Amino acid sequence: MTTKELIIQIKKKNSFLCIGLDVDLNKIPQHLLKLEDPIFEFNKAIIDATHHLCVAYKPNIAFYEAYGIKGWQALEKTIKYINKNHPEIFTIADAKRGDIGNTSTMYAKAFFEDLEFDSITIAPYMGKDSVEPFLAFKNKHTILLALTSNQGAFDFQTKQVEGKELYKQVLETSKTYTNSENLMYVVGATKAEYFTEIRKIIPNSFLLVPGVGAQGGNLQDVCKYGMSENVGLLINSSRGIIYASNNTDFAEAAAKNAKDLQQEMETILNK
Ligand SMILES: O=C(O)c1cc(=O)[nH]c(=O)n1[C@@H]1O[C@H](COP(=O)(O)O)[C@@H](O)[C@H]1O
Repeated sequence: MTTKELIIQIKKKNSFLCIGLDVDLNKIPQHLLKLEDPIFEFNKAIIDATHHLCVAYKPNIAFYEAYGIKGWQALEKTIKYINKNHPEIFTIADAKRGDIGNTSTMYAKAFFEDLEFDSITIAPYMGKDSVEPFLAFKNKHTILLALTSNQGAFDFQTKQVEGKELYKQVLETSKTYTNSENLMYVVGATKAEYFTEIRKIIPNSFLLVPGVGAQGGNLQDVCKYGMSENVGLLINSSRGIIYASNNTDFAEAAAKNAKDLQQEMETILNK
């Protein structure tokens, strides 16, 4: 999917919501555990109930890898289900990969070609030759970790390197990479006060913003400081939406929480 197509969807749906499909078998409704593929059935119900309210889905790969081959099969079924039934939805493989060049190429093939995700999250720590193999794929997006939502972000990301915080070095250096137009960045919703500075370096790039809901980030603050001319934000909520209820009404409850966020977004967009 192109960035232009993503922007069209945001305007059409009045939403820049990304729903995180972080499926934990200990948290999903117990009646699903009797089914052959509880992870996929849970995702399918959530997708059926929420696809009109969001523009992106983000399965975090750890939640699938944790269940071995069955988890990977559920991931494959989930992405195929989205691509077949809702091809207008932007998909993010939250895999946080990145390695020496030839290994990165294989990661890129796994997520862009085999699974057909639109994008993948990547750690920038190994630098240019670990990121560029992902950028080489046309109409696919590489979402680089810039300033993450967790407390550990302060261990390295905000430390000064040659007179500048490391996350700013990541933003600036990555702009020089070949095919850098395929870059997006992760900035945590819990770091709203940093968005003004970030927008000075990357005024138009899309930002994936996790951390609203369960981690306490504030949607209004993120939008106030982080929104660009073309919106430029994908706000993710995982647990705050998909675990709204662990009863038989779980999909409706998820849709209600997704709608609350979507309506807040609609108000902001129409201001
Ligand atoms: O790359 C991410 O999506 C990510 C980056 C970050 O800085 N913080 C962060 O929470 N995430 C992911 O975003 C999701 C947040 O989930 P909730 O806190 O349940 O909404 C999880 O899948 C995290 O792994």
